[in-house]
Amino acid sequence: MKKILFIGAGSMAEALIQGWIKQKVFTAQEIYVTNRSDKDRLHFLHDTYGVNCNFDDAIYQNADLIILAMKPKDAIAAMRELKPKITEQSAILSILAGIAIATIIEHLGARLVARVMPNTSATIGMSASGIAFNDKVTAEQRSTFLQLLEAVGSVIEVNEDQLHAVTALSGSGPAYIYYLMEAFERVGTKVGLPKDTVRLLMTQTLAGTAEMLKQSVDEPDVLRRKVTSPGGTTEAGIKALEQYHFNEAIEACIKEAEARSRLLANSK
Ligand SMILES: NC(=O)C1=CN([C@@H]2O[C@H](COP(=O)(O)OP(=O)(O)OC[C@H]3O[C@@H](n4cnc5c(N)ncnc54)[C@H](O)[C@@H]3O)[C@@H](O)[C@H]2O)C=CC1
Ligand SMILES: O=C(O)[C@@H]1CCC=N1
Repeated sequence: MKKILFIGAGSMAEALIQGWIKQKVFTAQEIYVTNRSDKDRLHFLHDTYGVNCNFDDAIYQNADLIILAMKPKDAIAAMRELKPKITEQSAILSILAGIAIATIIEHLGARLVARVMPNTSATIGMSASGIAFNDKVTAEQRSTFLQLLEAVGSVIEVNEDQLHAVTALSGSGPAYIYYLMEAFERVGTKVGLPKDTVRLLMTQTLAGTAEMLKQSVDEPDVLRRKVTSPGGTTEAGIKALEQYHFNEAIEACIKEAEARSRLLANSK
């Protein structure tokens, strides 16, 4: 029987809880969840998934894994509260954007820390996660952490500094794609299709395009040219994207997000 303790009960905690239960990595009885004060949220998680939200402090010492899942701005206060309850041997998995392993060790005294940047698609086993470890994590522990993340999608090991870029790309990435879908649906209805038809067409287009990129040996620009007939519709569409500075917008988006991750790291 394992004990997995979440500190923080928000969207990302819920995504991992759902993913791990669905993939049978942990049973609901093995998962313990706490947050700062929102008891309704804990009741919801208990009622929906069956996880433990009412437990005594012994769990903090006995937990096999403690997951830091609060907002970065709340991390220092949360770690101060947590420190007296855990041991130096506690294994910590942090999903916090921009909070360095060194900061976690400084405030928690824990030695064994993995930092992961998952995304909300962990809910359906489709997260794209980046992970970094501190040097106290053994090869065996690394492979356990990697298996946990592989159970809810794909995971790639990076050095800690690269986690800022991972956060800006795949951590925030689902939001960019949802934003894009909002725009497709808004405009799709303006050009004459019902919203649910646009949703069907464009979710399949996104899925098909992602699968083509995975399976094809061609680079994206080669695949793009295969869609773009001279004088055709795609060419007209891409020209409009260029006129509206699509590349600059994407560059600003990723750079701003990456810079924010660094800012969060430096403000601690
Ligand atoms: N939402 C996302 O797509 C992703 C979020 N993350 C990271 O996951 C973390 C959580 O994000 P969300 O789930 O979106 O946030 P959220 O705002 O939905 O949830 C945060 C939770 O932390 C709890 N909390 C705050 N202070 C606390 C304290 N002192 N002790 C215990 N619990 C405390 C809150 O009560 C709440 O349950 C953030 O650090 C974020 O950077 C990482 C990858 C993706
Ligand atoms: O917006 C955020 O700060 C978090 C990190 C990646 C996704 N959500």
